[in-house]
Amino acid sequence: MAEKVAFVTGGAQGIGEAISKRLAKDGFAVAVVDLNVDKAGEVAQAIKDNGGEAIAIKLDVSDREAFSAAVDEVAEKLGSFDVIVNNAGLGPTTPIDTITPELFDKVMHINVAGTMWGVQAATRKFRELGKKGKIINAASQAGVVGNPNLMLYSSTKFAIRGLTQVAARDLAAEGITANAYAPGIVKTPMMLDIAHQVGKNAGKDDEWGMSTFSKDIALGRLSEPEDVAAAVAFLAGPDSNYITGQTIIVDGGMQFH
Ligand SMILES: NC(=O)C1=CN([C@@H]2O[C@H](COP(=O)(O)OP(=O)(O)OC[C@H]3O[C@@H](n4cnc5c(N)ncnc54)[C@H](O)[C@@H]3O)[C@@H](O)[C@H]2O)C=CC1
Ligand SMILES: CC(=O)C(C)=O
Repeated sequence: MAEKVAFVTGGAQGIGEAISKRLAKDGFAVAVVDLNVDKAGEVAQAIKDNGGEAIAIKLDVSDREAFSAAVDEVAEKLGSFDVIVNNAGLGPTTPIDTITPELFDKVMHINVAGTMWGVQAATRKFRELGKKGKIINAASQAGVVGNPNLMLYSSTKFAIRGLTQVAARDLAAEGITANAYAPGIVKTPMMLDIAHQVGKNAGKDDEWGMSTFSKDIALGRLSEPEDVAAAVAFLAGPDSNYITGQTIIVDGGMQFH
């Protein structure tokens, strides 16, 4: 059995898939956790085919009780619990007048509550096992600077940076760290959908929609999911032991702080 276990939500595709595969390569046994358990199973199988250890778990991160049970199941099946990556999220395109109470509740529940339940469940498990665990949450460049057309999404990502800072303060005395990663514009199904919606709303095509986000990337290219996974691997590993409460921006130089 691998010595360390990582629990990655939204692990079935996009950034979460790249994180799952990277952490497995770095020696973690990985729980690939997603609503879409079939796709999560394919990612887990690909990890195993490469000599790694992985299981797939079905979870809706907005369900607090189910989240807690999933953490117990993973610790039981993989024999430890060391790192949680709260990566799952929704990214709806929402010009101001399109936000309804129902959409607000849905996105807040998945992005913000789904991250908070992950922090709670992981903290409980770290305490039970006496672990100096690592909590790693998905923010976004859109959670550092408000992005046009993304009022609801940006709000959830600002909230995630805030709750990460509080977790870092609350858990530091126990040696548990909490950090966030803020990807820029990453080639995943979420970002392709946002580019499509923004283009469509402006009467333009997907490429135009993407260009509204990508024009300020200093490094001159969109991000691959693996660029983000590399930063998460650093946060999951021992080289980041003295870092807590931070948001690491992985955006190819869209913003400078
Ligand atoms: N793609 C991008 O450019 C950026 C993405 N991010 C963030 O990175 C994270 C991953 O994004 P992508 O890979 O692009 O997204 P994606 O939409 O391609 O994949 C998200 C995954 O999360 C799963 N998921 C959605 N709701 C869930 C729920 N309630 N419970 C469990 N799993 C659920 C989906 O099934 C899917 O497998 C998200 O938090 C996103 O907000 C942040 C900045 C930029
Ligand atoms: C989807 C996202 O997080 C963006 C555009 O930053």
